[in-house]
Amino acid sequence: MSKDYSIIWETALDTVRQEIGPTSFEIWFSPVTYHDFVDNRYLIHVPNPLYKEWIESRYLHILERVLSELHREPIFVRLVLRSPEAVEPGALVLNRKYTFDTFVVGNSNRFAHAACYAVAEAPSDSYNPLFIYGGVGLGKTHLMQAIGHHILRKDPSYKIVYVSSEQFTNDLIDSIRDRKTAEFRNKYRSVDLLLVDDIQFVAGKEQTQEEFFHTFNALYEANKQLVISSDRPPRDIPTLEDRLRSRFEWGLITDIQPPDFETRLAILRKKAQLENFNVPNDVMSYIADYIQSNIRELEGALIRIVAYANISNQPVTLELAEQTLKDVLALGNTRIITMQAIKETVAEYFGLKEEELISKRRTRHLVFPRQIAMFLCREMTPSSFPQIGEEFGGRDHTTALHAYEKISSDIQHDRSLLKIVTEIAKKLDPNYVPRV
Ligand SMILES: Nc1ncnc2c1ncn2[C@@H]1O[C@H](COP(=O)(O)OP(=O)(O)OP(=O)(O)O)[C@@H](O)[C@H]1O
Repeated sequence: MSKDYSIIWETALDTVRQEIGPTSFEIWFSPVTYHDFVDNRYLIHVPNPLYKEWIESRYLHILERVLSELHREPIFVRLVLRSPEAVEPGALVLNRKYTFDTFVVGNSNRFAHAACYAVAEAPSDSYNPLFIYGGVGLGKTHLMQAIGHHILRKDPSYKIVYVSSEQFTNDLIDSIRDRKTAEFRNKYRSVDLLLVDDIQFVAGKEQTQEEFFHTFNALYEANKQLVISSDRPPRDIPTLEDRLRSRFEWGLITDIQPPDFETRLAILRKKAQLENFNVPNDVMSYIADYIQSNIRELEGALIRIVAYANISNQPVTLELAEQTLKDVLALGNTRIITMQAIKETVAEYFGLKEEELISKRRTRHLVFPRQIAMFLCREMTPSSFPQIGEEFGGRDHTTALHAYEKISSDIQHDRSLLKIVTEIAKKLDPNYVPRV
């Protein structure tokens, strides 16, 4: 059996995503594609020199380490510019796999699926805006993009923009820097359908919220469709302006819950069928039982098992699956959590810069994430309050103590706070269980 290096590449990306966090990963790795494997070297296509430079300077060593671990021998990565004609600047990039056909409907996502399908059948005529929320890796992006595919199949001239709120912010900042705000507005306000992913990252970004407010109004008044996703409902997004919050609540809000066992199994079967994987039923059941709350991880586990089988020229068996997933868990357990990792994770979660988190500024949108970060430092590392205070811009230990006491006490009765803290902690340690 010849090795399928593209699968191994995807497996490695799965680990890289966990290491560098979803936001950076989406920005830097979504346009990157596997090209070839020659002499222990992966040839990888990147869209332009910026990606090449950035990935080489920051992520190459991680990629090579992860791939070498998977192959169990030294592996190298070469980034190659994709030929210019393949790049369409500003083109709509939808993942071709994210269609309604490939989406498995179960109890956990039935309503969200129906709402998205209704919007895709009759945009601007059913629910506007449509707001989808749910935990990490549960299919929000998949459903949003399925709407785009469905509409484009019927009407290829339909103007659609799909953007993460992070990209929207970056676009806005670039347009201000290059004095091209008119072009920015034209791009976002002249579409028929705007899909905005992960809107929670606009929390605390005043100018982005302001701009998005006007974009929203312009589209809504022109009867254009908006679909927005988030990891939580509008009322739980901290520092979201009320006028945006209320607009998000004008249309339909629908959630996606973690899938039950049957749905997890059906998703694995679908994935195996789409990718032509030959995986026995007992292995599928084992994975579905083992990974319960994140479909990306569920798929990642399946790919990893197939990749291991592929690399070692073995058939996919229950024994091999157990061994592979045990290795993954063991790797996760040995990761040491540092205050630095906590600061980075909290900053990313709230869409802040790390410097803002440790700055002297005391505005609410900074104080709240800062207190959570200090709380987690105490909970998840052996650091003392004086050390935590020092780490957060040389603050006094009483500030760290106060932050810890405040979050510990609020979390007892504030469920949305508990959810936020748990979500962040789980990014650092998937096995984290809150002590309440
Ligand atoms: N019901 C489903 N049927 C088939 N595949 C699914 C389903 N739900 C999710 N997936 C797959 O799981 C993976 C993660 O989904 P997706 O990226 O849409 O999650 P998300 O909710 O947007 O995550 P995030 O919060 O990280 O943005 C994708 O590969 C997607 O195709």
